[in-house]
Amino acid sequence: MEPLKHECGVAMIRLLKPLEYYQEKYGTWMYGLNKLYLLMEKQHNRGQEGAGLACVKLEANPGEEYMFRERALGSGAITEIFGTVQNHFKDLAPEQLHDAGYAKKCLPFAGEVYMGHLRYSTTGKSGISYVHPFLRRNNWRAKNLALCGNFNMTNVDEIFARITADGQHPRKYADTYIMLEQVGHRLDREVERLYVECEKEGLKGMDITHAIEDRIDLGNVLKTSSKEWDGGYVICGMTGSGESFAVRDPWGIRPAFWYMDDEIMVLASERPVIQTALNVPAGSINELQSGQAILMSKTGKMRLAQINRAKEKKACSFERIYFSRGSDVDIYKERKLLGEKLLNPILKAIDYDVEHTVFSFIPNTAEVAFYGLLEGFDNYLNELKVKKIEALGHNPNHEELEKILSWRIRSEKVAIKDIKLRTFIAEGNSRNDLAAHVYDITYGSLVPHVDNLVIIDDSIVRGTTLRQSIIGILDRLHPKKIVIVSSSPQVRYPDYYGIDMASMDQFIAFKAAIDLLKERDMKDVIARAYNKSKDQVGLPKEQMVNYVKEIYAPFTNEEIAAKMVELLTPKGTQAKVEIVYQTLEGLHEACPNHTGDWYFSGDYPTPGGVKLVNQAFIDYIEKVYQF
Ligand SMILES: O=P(O)(O)OC[C@H]1O[C@H](OP(=O)(O)OP(=O)(O)O)[C@H](O)[C@@H]1O
Repeated sequence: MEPLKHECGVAMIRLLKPLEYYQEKYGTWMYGLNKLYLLMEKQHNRGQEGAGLACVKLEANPGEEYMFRERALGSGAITEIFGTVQNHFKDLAPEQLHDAGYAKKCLPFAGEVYMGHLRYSTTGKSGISYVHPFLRRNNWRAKNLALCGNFNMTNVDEIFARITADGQHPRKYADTYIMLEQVGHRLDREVERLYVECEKEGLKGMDITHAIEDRIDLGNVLKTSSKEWDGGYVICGMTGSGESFAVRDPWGIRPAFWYMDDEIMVLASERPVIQTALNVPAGSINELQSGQAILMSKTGKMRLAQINRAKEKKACSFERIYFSRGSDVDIYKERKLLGEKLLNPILKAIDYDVEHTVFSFIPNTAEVAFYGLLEGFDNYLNELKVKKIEALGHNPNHEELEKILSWRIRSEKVAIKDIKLRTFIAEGNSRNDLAAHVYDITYGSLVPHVDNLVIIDDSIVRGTTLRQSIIGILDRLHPKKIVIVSSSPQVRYPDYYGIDMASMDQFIAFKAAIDLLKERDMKDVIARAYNKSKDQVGLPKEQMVNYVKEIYAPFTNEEIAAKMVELLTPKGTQAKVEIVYQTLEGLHEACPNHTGDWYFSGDYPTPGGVKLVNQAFIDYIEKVYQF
């Protein structure tokens, strides 16, 4: 199966008052739609290759549409879907447009329940049919389901095998479809169970429909459908009768935050997005907890339910380092601290010659870590200044003081990113080309052949950014030495929980370790790791071990980093190049509440991750390495 990649963002809205209320208070019944637009635009960082939205209108009469959806592909997808929705309203007379009653009765997308999704599809070939939300339609209103999610399941094969053994026939072999079918199947059963119950009570016709909708318990539906899911997920859904939900994985891998007052319930992947869109403080926003669901009934009653028992929390630290916007109050502090913690290894790399060193960052995400790094160096310099003053042995005169105090850390805007897009997750070949042309430099920002250049990035994954662009272009400034600093540790293992980093053999750290093993006549380490991996195929995934760790085990971080420099430095580069990395301990100290670090440590939070890395390593050996 072509695995689908979901580096995504979600947004949900439940309006708790009639549309007239918003028309009167905010001048538009499109209040919910507009807020959804804001929530999605502000999470643009999470997905630029597709977007979709869905809406449910409460209390529609039979024969009237009540579930609407719009989807589009491409970096302009958000504008496109909202443009298409607005097109429905463009020919209306002003009095119709401002008539909430008319909108509710006659206009599409004039509803109370909304959800939106942003997607990074890694290959254009997956097409519009893979853009969320997904719909499952039915003649029974309560059986209609719209689903979208920020997720990746590691055990689709097992689930597929199980549900087909039960007699189901999914239309596609893809995790999104399977989840839609699983939740949909349980929803059908829930509705059918209630139907029997209502019939027994003597209800008939539409009374049955209404009674079912009043009693439906999505908590039940989620409990039964999600119990075998192994992966990272925040799945959002809504039914044709107006119930809605969002459920988070038991390890708390993927993030979700929610806010509610008497007008609105909002859920999004990132907290500051809600803060800005609704102008509410961080303290009023709640995190959806591990294994928890927020459930909104048809009448707008909210309930939190523990769907799956919370496991050891392994919230994704890469969200903090790179994926989320840095405007969250906690993420901002964490990124700064990541930068600050790199003071000592950087000092070592520049041989303590702060005076002849220019500091900068690779835009955009690394900017915040750069501020932290500068703070660290400012503090370091202050200590030196105090020592210098004390060493004078007398009360310093004005000139002496001025000379000492004028010593500053030299920070410059050296690298410029010409294109706003995040290249990180762009598809293979186009990414190489994009990375090659996306950066530029500021000429004259350092003294040629005299100054060192320290430049921080948030992560080095494949090394494309460095090899294709950064190192070569920085060398044109003729720095004495280029010190690349990574605010995160070495990325050594694939993700599998919703962030598509790359396949194993694309990781520059992995390539470096393999090269070192070959060079040092240690190929037996590779053979042993392969044999052990191969031997455990077929074992229950809970018993599997990540033997890829053995590939890295013989080497220090520094040895691997030095090999990476060799692999990434273009021929003809004149400056000496060094890469300095964050340690795992440094990461944990900076992001203490987000301990999920499998891409750095190889410690996968779920058995499914271990099974997948095992297979990825076997595939690498058999298809790429070939003994
Ligand atoms: O080693 P690589 O495989 O090249 O990947 C790592 C690079 O990708 C990201 O940049 P991106 O352009 O995605 O985003 P940004 O502008 O948000 O930093 C990240 O900040 C690194 O620069």
